[in-house]
Amino acid sequence: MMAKLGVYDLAVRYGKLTAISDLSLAVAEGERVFVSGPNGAGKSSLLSAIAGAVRAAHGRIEMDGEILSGLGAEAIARRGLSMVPEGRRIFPGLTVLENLSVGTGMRRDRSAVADDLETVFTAFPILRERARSAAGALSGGQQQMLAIARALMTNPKVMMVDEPSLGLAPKVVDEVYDRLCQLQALRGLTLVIVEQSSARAARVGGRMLLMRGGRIVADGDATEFAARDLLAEAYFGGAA
Ligand SMILES: Nc1ncnc2c1ncn2[C@@H]1O[C@H](COP(=O)(O)OP(=O)(O)OP(=O)(O)O)[C@@H](O)[C@H]1O
Repeated sequence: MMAKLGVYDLAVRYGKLTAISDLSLAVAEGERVFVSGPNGAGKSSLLSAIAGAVRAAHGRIEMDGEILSGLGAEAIARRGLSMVPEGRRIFPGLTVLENLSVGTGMRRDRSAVADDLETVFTAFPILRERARSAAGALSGGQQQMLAIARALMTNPKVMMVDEPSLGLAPKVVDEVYDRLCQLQALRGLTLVIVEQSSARAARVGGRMLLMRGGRIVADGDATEFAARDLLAEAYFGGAA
C-alpha cells in the first residue's frame, strides 16, 4: 500500500551543520507516530522539512505519492499537510477568532471555512467561549489548543505537532492529547507528534521513532520504548 507520507533519503543542513541525514520514513494513513530523542536530535528539523518550512539539502518527501519537496510551506498546507510549530506561535495581540482566520485567506471556499470553524469550535468549546478574547490572555493549555485548532483550519489530512506537552501541567497535557485523539478519530487524520516522554506516548498509544544525531535509530510501538525506559530508570536512576 502507498504510504500517506513518505520521506526518502532526507538531509537537512544549516550551513556546515548536518541536522538530518539519510532519513527515510513511511507513515500509513491514519497512523499516530511519536518522534522522540534528545535535544538537537533533529526532531523539529524533520517536521519543518516535511512542512516546507526549511529546505531539504537533498531527498524526497511525498504525500499520497505526490512530491512535496521543493514546494513552499503554503502550497504544502494547501495540499493538506499542516504543522503546529514548537512554542505554539500564536499571535497574542489578536483575538482567538482572528488567530483562527490567519491562513484561511488563501481558501476560496468560504462556506467550507465556516464549516471548519464550526468543527474546531465543537472540538474546543473553550475557544468558542473565548473567541473575542486576546489569544495572549488564554492559559498555556488553551493556547496549545488554539495552535492546534489553527492548523486544523486548513483542513489537513496530515498534521504534525511539535512538542504539544512543552511547559504544560500533566493534567493539561492529558486534555490536549484527548482532543488530538478525538480529532484524529473524527477526521481520519494522520498524526506525527514530537513527544519527549515515552511514558506519555505509550499512554496515548501509537508508533514511536527514536532519533539521535539526525537519524532514526529505533522504530516500534510506544509501549516497548516505555518499558525499556522504565527498565533503564530502574537500573541507572533516570538516565534513560
Ligand atoms: N535554524 C537553525 N540554524 C542553525 N542550526 C539549527 C537551526 N535549527 C536547528 N539547528 C541545529 O540543528 C540540530 C537539530 O536541531 P532540531 O531543533 O531539529 O533538534 P530537536 O531534536 O528538535 O531538538 P529540540 O528538542 O532541542 O528542539 C541542532 O544541532 C540545532 O542546534
